Amino acid sequence: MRTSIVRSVQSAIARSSSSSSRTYVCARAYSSDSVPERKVAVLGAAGGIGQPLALLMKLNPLVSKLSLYDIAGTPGVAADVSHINTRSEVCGYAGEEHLGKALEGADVVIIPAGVPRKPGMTRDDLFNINAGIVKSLCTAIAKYCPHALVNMISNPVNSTVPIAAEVFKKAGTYDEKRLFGVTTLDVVRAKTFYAGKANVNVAEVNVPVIGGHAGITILPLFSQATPKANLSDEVIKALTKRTQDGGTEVVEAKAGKGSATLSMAYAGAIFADACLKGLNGVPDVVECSYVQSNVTELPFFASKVRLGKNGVEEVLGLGPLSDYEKETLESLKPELLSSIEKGIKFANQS
Ligand SMILES: NC(=O)c1ccc[n+]([C@@H]2O[C@H](COP(=O)([O-])OP(=O)(O)OC[C@H]3O[C@@H](n4cnc5c(N)ncnc54)[C@H](O)[C@@H]3O)[C@@H](O)[C@H]2O)c1
Ligand SMILES: O=C(O)C[C@H](O)C(=O)O
Repeated sequence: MRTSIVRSVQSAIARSSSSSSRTYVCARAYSSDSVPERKVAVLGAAGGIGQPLALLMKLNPLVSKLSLYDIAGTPGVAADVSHINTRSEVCGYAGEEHLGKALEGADVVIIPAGVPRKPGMTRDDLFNINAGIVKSLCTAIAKYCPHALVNMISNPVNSTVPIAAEVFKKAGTYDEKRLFGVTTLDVVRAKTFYAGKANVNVAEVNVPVIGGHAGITILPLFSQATPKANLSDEVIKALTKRTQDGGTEVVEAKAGKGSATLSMAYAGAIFADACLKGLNGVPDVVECSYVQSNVTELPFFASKVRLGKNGVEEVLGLGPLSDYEKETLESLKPELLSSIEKGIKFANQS
């Protein structure tokens, strides 16, 4: 992903002298026969995450059609990114009446639609607004692109993924292999924080993050981190806490102006790229994601997942855990279960 973005930017700069201005909502750049056609839709594309995510997906050579949907503001975002001379055709759709067109034929749908936290709030405090948004967007997905891979970013992810599953079940379109809670930002953070303490090259670091995506439900497995480093128990605990509180760190620093957007767009682009690679048959594509799972007794759980032509090819096990990780895993289960149940209840009562 990183290499392909750099290549896209380099080739875009090399070709920049021939750009022309366009004012229409859909703009075609150029086609490529070497990789399959793939449509990616971003719902909430005019928002803090949506805009940089639109940029990063426009730089992805695996995307042939980029569909940007929001309740308002998307024609401008679409016109803007459409001038970037990369492969994809870009279309901007504003307003619910255009949602069907935005979704039709999508292979991957990324959902960063919904309100972000302010200081003092938990992700669960977003439930009342975002649950309804996710429910209506998933109802449309079931109708217009029931086979798409859905990348859920909207919080609280621990509940919005079960909501999406229930909506798809009711519509008769649920396929557990195609629904993903995006927890990549937790992995991105764990890698960055670990590299800083272990004094290793961050580009080489791998750290699985399991559980869910809120506070104590986020469990980075530093005992499995590579390259190996001899970190003390205190340092591991501090790294775990910082990863769990990474979102809050950004919310507080932004002081009322929202939550992580740029790092989330990066993480979302990494995960969508992995989904596209899996769909295209690239072997051994593995990312952590919050999916339907039987790795623990909880019905949804984040762990390493192998991606393939149908979405989830295999939910991988947790591997050996340290005593600290075993204890932390047990203590996160009640909160995660209650968030899952809250989502399921919401989807079935309203
Ligand atoms: N999974 C993660 O790791 C992670 C990380 C960061 C943020 N988030 C979550 O992502 C969500 C979006 O964050 P943001 O900073 O981009 O917020 P934002 O307010 O900047 O943008 C949200 C966008 O969603 C749009 N929207 C609202 N209702 C919609 C609907 N029904 N259909 C389509 N679009 C709609 C808004 O118009 C807005 O443009 C929040 O819930 C936030 O908590 C998740
Ligand atoms: O913390 C938040 O509210 C946003 C997001 O879930 C994050 O982890 O940054």
